[in-house]
Amino acid sequence: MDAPQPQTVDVVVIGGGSTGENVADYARQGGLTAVLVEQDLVGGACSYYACMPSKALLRPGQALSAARRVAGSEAAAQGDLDVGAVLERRTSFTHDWDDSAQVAWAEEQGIDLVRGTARVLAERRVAVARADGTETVLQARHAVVVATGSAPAAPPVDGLDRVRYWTTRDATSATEVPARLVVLGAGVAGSELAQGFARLGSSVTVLARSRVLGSFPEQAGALVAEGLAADGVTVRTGVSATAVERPDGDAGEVVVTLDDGSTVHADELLVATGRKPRSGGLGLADLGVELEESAPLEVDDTGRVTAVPDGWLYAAGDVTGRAPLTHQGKYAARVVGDAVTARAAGRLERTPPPWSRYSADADHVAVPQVVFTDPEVAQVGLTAEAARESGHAVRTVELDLGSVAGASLLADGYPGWAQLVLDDRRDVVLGATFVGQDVAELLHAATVAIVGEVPLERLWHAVPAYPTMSEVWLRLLETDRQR
Ligand SMILES: Cc1cc2nc3c(=O)[nH]c(=O)nc-3n(C[C@H](O)[C@H](O)[C@H](O)COP(=O)(O)OP(=O)(O)OC[C@H]3O[C@@H](n4cnc5c(N)ncnc54)[C@H](O)[C@@H]3O)c2cc1C
Ligand SMILES: NC(=O)c1ccc[n+]([C@@H]2O[C@H](COP(=O)([O-])OP(=O)(O)OC[C@H]3O[C@@H](n4cnc5c(N)ncnc54)[C@H](O)[C@@H]3O)[C@@H](O)[C@H]2O)c1
Repeated sequence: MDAPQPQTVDVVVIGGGSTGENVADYARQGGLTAVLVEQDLVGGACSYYACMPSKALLRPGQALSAARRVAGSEAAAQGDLDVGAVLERRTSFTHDWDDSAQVAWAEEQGIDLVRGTARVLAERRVAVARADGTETVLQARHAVVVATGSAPAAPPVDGLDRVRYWTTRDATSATEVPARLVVLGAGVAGSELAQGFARLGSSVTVLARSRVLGSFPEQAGALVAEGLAADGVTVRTGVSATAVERPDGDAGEVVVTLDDGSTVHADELLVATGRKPRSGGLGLADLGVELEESAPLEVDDTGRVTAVPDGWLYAAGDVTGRAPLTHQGKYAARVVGDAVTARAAGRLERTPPPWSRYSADADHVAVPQVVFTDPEVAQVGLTAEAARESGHAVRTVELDLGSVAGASLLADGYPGWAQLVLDDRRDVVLGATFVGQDVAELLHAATVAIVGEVPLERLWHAVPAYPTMSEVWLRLLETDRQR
C-alpha cells in the first residue's frame, strides 16, 4: 500500500491542551497555518480534569466558610453544602466533558484539528493514528511543537498496581462523594482535594511523607494543615505507605499499610503524588533523542528542544518539566508561537535578548502559584531557601496578615501570614508568599514587582488603598525599614 500523501502546514502542534491551543493560536496570529493534533478532549487536563473542575469543587465550601467567619452572617450560614448542586456546578464547568465549544473556538481561529495520537516520524514529519485505524501524515514547513502535558506518577507502593484507585482525574470528575477517602500525597493536589471532599462530607485522611505542602514555606504548610484539621481531615505527617490492598476486591474497602505498621481503611484511595512529563511514545528515540522514561523534554528559553539539532522541534507546557502550571504553559506557548513565527520570517536568527517576547525568562524567577485551599497559599518567585541556594544574599520580612485592617474586615480572627524575600544587595523583591483567606488576588502585585525588579525605594510609593488586604505591602515594607 502506498504511504499516504502528507498534508503540508507551517506548524504542527502535538497536544491540544491549554498549552497546545495557545501555540497554535499565536502561530496563526503570526500569519502561519497550524494543525492541532489531539487524542482526547481539546482543552486538555486543565479544562476537564484539573484546574477548573477542582476549583469548582472547592469554591462553594470557600463561600460558605467565608460567611461563617463573619459575626452577623455566621448564624445565617450554618447549613450544609448542597452536594448535588456542587457536583452539578462542577460538571457545568467541564461542559459535561464535551469539547465542542473548544473545537468551535479552534475553527474560528482558523486552526485545523486532527483527532488522533501523534508520533514524530522524521524531521518535521508527524504521523497521526486515528481511532478508525487510518493514518494522517503531516509535514511541517517550520516547526513541530510537542505539548503533550503530563500524566499521574504512581509511587512504588506494594500492591498499588493491583488495586483500583483514584488519580486526580477520577477525583475531579467524581459523581459521588466517598464516605471515607484516604489521600496519598500532601502536595498541592492532595491538599486541595482532601479539603474539597472533606467539605462535601467525606471522612478524609491525608498521608504525608514529610509535611503538608513541603515545597512551600513551613508557615504556609502549617496554616494549611490547621485549615485541613478544622475541616475534620486527619493529617498524618512523616508516614509512608508500604502496601495497598482491597481484600474484598475492587468493590470493597481499601486498606493502606504505613511504615509504622498502622493501617488506614477507606472506601476510596486518591493517589496525588505528582506528575510525570508525557514525553514517551512520541518516536523521539528514533530521532536520536535520548530520553529516560518520562523525562522532561528540555528546552531553551525560546522553547526549542535542546537535544534536537536544526531547531525544528519545540516543546511547551508540562512536558518540558519547567513549571507545570496552566498559566506558565500558556506563557511558554506565547513565546513558542511568537518565536516560530519570527524565525519563519527570518526575524529571529540569534538567541533573543532576555525579557524579549521570544524568551521565557519568567520561568527562572517569577512563577506564580495559588493553592486553593482554605486558607489559600499564593506564592511567587524564590523562597528564601531557594534564593540562598542560588547565591543571593537575602533578607526576609514576615507579618501576621491578620494584623492588616483589610484582612480583619474580611474575616473575624483572620489567620494568615505574609513573607517577602528581598535581595540584600539590590533591594528588590525576589519572592513573596501570602497565606490566608482570599490571598490569591494579592499575588499579581508581587509578580509585577519581581518581574519589574522594582526597587524598594520606588515600591514605597505604590500606595495600597485602605482598607484592603494590599496594605500588607506597606506593613511589610515598614517592617523592613525598621530593622
Ligand atoms: C488536580 C489538578 C489541579 C490543577 N490545578 C491547577 C490550577 O489551579 N492552576 C494551574 O495553573 N495549574 C493547575 N494544574 C496543572 C495544570 O493542569 C497543567 O499544568 C496544565 O493542564 C498543563 O497543560 P498542557 O497543555 O501542558 O498539558 P495537558 O493539558 O495535559 O494537554 C496535553 C494534551 O496532549 C494530548 N496528547 C498527549 N499525547 C498526545 C499524542 N501523542 N498525540 C495527540 N495528543 C496527545 C492529551 O490528550 C492532552 O489533551 C492542576 C493539575 C492537576 C492534576
Ligand atoms: N492550584 C494549583 O496550581 C494546582 C493544583 C493541583 C495540582 N497542581 C499541579 O499539578 C501537579 C501535580 O500535583 P501534585 O500535588 O500531585 O504534585 P506535587 O508535586 O505538588 O505534590 C506531590 C506530593 O506527593 C508527595 N509524594 C511523592 N511520592 C510520595 C509517596 N510515595 N508517598 C507519599 N507522598 C508522596 C510529595 O512529597 C509531594 O508532597 C503539580 O505540578 C502541581 O503544581 C497545581
